[in-house]
Amino acid sequence: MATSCEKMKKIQGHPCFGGNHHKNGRMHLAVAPKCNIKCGYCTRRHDCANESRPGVTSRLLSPEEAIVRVREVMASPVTGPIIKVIGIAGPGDPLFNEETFETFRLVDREFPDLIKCMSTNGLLLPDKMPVLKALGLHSLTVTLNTLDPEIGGRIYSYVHYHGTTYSGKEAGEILVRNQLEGIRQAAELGMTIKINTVLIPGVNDGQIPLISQKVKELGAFVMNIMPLIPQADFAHIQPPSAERLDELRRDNEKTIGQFKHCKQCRADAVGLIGENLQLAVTTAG
Ligand SMILES: C[S@@+](CC[C@H](N)C(=O)[O-])C[C@H]1O[C@@H](n2cnc3c(N)ncnc32)[C@H](O)[C@@H]1O
Ligand code: SF4
Repeated sequence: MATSCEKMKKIQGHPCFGGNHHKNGRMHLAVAPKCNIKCGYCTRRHDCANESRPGVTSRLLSPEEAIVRVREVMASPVTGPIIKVIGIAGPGDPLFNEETFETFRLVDREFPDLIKCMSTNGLLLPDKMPVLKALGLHSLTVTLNTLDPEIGGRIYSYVHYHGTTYSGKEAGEILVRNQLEGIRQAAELGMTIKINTVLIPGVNDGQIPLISQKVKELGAFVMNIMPLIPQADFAHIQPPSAERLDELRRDNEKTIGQFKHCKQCRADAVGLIGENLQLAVTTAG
C-alpha cells in the first residue's frame, strides 16, 4: 500500500475526493452491468445519451473494449492531460462483476500511474478485499444509506448474497454488517474512502449524523450526502431542497469533511466533473 505522502499526492489528483476538480478529470468505465441488491431509487438504463445521472450509460463495454477506450482518451490532446483517475461505478455493482477486476488489471498494466477508483454498495467488500488489495485500488466509494437494518429493509427491496435472496430487516442486517466491516478493512489497508449517502426525505434523514460519526470512527476520508433523484419505487418522494442539503452538510462537516461538488455522474462519464466528453470520444473512435 502507498505511503502517506504518496496517498496525499493521489488524493490531490482525485476530483471526487476534494482534489482539484477544475483541473483533474476522471474516466468512468461502464463494464459492470449486474447488481446484487435493489435500491428503491435505482433505475438502470442504457442508450440515454442526454441523461446524466448514476446508473446511466450509452453502452456497456467489455474489459477489452474498455482498455481500447482508455488508450484513445489518454492519447487525445483534449482528455489525455486531464484524466488522472479510472473509475468503475456501474451501471450495476462493480464488485458483483468479474469484468471490473479484469479491467483494472488491464489498465494497471499499461497505465500504472492512473488512480484506480471504485464505487460499490459494499455488500461484497469483505469477500473481495484481498482482490482489491492485490489490484492496488486507491480510492473506494461506499454507498451507506442507513445503519439501521429496519430502515435498510425499506430502502432495499432485496439483497442477494451467497446464493440466497433476503428482504426486509434481514436484508438490511446483512448489507449494513458487510458495509461497515468492508469500510473498516479498507481503511486498515490505507485506501482513501468516500461515503455516499443518498438523502431520502422521510426515510433516512435521522441516520445522517449517525452515519457520519460511525464512518469517521472507521477511518473514512470524506462524506458525500447526495439528494435523492425520485424514480423507481421512490418516484413519489419529494427530493430534498438545496437549503436542506446545505444545512445537513454544514452540520455534519464538524464530524467528517463533506464533498460538495458531486454532479451525480453517469456510469460512463469522461472529463472534468460536470462535463461529459464521452460522446465526443465515442464518435472519434
Ligand atoms: C449507480 S451507483 C454505482 C455504484 C454502486 N452500485 C452503488 O450503488 O454504490 C452510483 C451512486 O449513485 C447513487 N444513486 C443511484 N440512483 C440514485 C438516485 N435515484 N438518486 C440519488 N442517488 C442515486 C447510488 O446510491 C450510488 O451512490
Ligand atoms: S447498488 Fe447501485 S446499481 Fe445496485 S440497485 Fe443500488 S444504486 Fe442501483
